[in-house]
Amino acid sequence: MNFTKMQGLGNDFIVLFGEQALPADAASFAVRYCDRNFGIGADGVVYVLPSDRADYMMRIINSDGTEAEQCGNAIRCAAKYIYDNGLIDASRTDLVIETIGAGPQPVRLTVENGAVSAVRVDMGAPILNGLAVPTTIDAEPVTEYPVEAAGRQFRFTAVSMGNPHCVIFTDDAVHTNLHTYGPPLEHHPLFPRRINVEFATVKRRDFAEMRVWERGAGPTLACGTGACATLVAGVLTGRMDRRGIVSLKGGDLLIEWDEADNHVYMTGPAEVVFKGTI
Ligand SMILES: N[C@@H](CCC[C@H](N)C(=O)O)C(=O)O
Repeated sequence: MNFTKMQGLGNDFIVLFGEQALPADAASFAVRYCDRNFGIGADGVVYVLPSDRADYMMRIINSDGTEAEQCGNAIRCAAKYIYDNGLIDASRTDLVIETIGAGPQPVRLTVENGAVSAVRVDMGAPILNGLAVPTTIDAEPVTEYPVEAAGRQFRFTAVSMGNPHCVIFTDDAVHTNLHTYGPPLEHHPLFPRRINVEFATVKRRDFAEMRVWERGAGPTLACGTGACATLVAGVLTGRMDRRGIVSLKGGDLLIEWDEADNHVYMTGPAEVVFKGTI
């Protein structure tokens, strides 16, 4: 089976194409091959599959074997994979990729000298209803809600971008001990389907630093949906403007929350790391 190892800001994936590549036990496959010592090494496995509602469908299995509804960095990688492998006409720079959690999502490629240099994704409207995120909180939106983890009190804003996020604003996000606070928050009873956890520090109204503990993958270098959730939470809590950079350990994403259509737009890179056969 041929695979392509790809990354978006260091959030890395094993990308596989076609229904024949989807194993009966996709969970075990992800656990085995995402392992960084005994496998290929990745934060998740991405399947690019046929769709009857879009050009292609993308499914993402986290490195712990659980399936996520959506993945911002993976959808950019899937778009580049589709373009690079001639799976759409070479003249096209607009395509639509379906995800389980957010439905069909329009994607625009920037192509320079025949190579994809940036990918802009319409990530859809954020879900702000607490029960729909899901959390156990019957409110909309859920902002600055208290939660305790590892003996420390935090306040979070809940946002779903198809997958669930809790965004915590702190003074020093880049030095947060993710291994201490990430697991108890990911598994907190407030979050019935577990949750992705973002710690963010707003430096300016158009710039925030963010570090992430991902549901099913632990600390990753970047999270596209988490960056979208961070900007949305920044706007909801009066900290940020609707257009800004979310700076992650692996690099920067431009995030825009359009007032007119209520959609969140994410722009960033996608790269091939290497190709192989297993
Ligand atoms: N890294 C991703 C999100 C991947 C899925 C996530 N771990 C979840 O379980 O929801 C991104 O770039 O959005």
